[in-house]
Amino acid sequence: MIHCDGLKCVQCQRGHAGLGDRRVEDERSLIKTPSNVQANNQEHDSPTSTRQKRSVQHGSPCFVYTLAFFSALGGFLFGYDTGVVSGAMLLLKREMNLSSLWQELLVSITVGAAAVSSLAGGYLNGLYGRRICILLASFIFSAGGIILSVAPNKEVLLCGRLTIGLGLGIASMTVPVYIAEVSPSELRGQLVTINTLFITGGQFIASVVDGVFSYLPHDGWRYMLGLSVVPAALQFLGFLFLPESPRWLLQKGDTQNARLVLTRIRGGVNVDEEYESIRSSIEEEKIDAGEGPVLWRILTFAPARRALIVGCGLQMFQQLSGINTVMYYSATILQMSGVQDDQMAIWLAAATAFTNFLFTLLGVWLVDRVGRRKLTLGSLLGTAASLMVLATGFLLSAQASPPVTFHPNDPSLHNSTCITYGFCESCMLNPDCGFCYGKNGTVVIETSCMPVDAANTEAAVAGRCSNGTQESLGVFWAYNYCPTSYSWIVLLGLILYLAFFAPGMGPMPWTVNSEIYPLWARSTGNACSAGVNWLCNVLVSLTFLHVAQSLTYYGVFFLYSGLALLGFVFVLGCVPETKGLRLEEIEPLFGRQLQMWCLLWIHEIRK
Ligand SMILES: O[C@H]1[C@H](O)[C@@H](O)[C@H](O)[C@@H](O)[C@H]1O
Repeated sequence: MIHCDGLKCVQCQRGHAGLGDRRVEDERSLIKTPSNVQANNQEHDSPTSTRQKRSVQHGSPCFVYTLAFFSALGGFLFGYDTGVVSGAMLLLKREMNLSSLWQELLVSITVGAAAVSSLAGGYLNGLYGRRICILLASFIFSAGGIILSVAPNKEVLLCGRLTIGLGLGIASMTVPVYIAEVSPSELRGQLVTINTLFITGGQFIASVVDGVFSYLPHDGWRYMLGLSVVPAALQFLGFLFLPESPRWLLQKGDTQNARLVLTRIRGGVNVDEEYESIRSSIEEEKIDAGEGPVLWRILTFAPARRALIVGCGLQMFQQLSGINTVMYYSATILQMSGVQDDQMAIWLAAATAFTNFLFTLLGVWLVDRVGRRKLTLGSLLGTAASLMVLATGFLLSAQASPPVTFHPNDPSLHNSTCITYGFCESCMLNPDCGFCYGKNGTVVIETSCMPVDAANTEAAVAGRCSNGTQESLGVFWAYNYCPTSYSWIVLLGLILYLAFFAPGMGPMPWTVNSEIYPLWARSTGNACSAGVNWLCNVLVSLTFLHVAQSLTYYGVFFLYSGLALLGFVFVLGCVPETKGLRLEEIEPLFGRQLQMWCLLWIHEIRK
């Protein structure tokens, strides 16, 4: 039986010690190789026995899981608020008569605000601590949710989306840091990765909520956007009772509280060794850290600078390998593969989000078993290969793209560029046009490229498709895709992509970033790398359609594939393994030139 008395969880402790031992046995990590790290570890004990002892001492306090759960609600809100907007927009654009500029504004202002506030979050974290920042973020989320759900017009909506973005930036950089700082080293990877599991969980729940409330055409969006208040309020309430990170407390000189909190979150076991190790590394850091603003000190202190390059690089490659365009365009991709009903496409997009969630769960299971480095490398290779499958599907579809055979004689269309296109491929790449066609069995006939109705992309402005698809009349309207028989390859690429991306490249940039900086640089380092993530997110989503117009869909996905391969080379050369190490033991890994991890890896396989 599991017995928890608020401080201790007896059964968990015993069970976990055994597991920890087994995992340590399995460990063959690169971190043992560099002499400086070895020397560092040898001062106390051999790395393996230190880790063995540590896992026995730490046990697995239930309290740490509670902390991780309440913190990861921040991840849930991250996923929910970025995911819910696409479904809400379908209703909002009709309800508030939104132009495409307003639609783009409402989507991207949140991500833009998150980029700015994640940078500010670094400063606030250092000054007021992780707990206050999480409380602040959940308060902002709640306020944003309320503003959105009662918004009488688009201007207020914009304010609400901006407010949500401010909360997102702070939460996205604080939560992984907080979880990493309270977790015992052998569980850290898993617990921080749970935050990304909550992100993808939030995206999935958002798509389900979108599906459910899409049946309420007038007020559905209010529920979609407003429901985020529930997890935000829950997190706020929870954090009123949860403690500050002991590492931050120690850094601020609050030694008494730091020891108390550490004892509490370690389930009451003796924390002397861990406490001493944090304390002495803070003392050492004071010597390393130098003078001036933190960012300047990071840039001028080689190990911290290298960690920053690794952290920002990982976040950049996460976004450059196209996750958010794949997620955003999943409905289109699914429509290409033959799903023509809009409602059905919404539900299948929910299935895509669920796949992303499911494979992130695999990442949670793998991270402390195979380690961050191998997981990320394998994920990047698989991601690059599946992007090629996706691109090949689009390429074959483009080559088999049906020609335009029917030119309507409507004088009002004579100024439209849509009627100048000769093939479906070029027609669908122009966001102002759609493809109207008939069917004879499975053969596409009587095809035309028509201007789309600006208020409702499900229909053409004029002609046979002005009422959208009407299967009974044998008339079909394709917006953003072409009818093709190669779409199963695209679908296969999509599934493979999620299966490879979600366990590794999805969570690892957040996990690794939460561990690699010395304490004095942790808030600022995470703020910068989260800022890079959000900036690249805006960049990729805003440029996707334009790049697709000049490079075509397959060109774009080949490009992302190339970028994922570049990411592979970067991780190979620059990212060390941090599995099983205490946060204080990670800094020395950056004491050498970055490309050494590649050399060590080659050395390992030669052996
Ligand atoms: O780690 C997350 C996750 O992979 C999400 O699915 C994605 O939308 C985010 O941009 C990313 O940061």
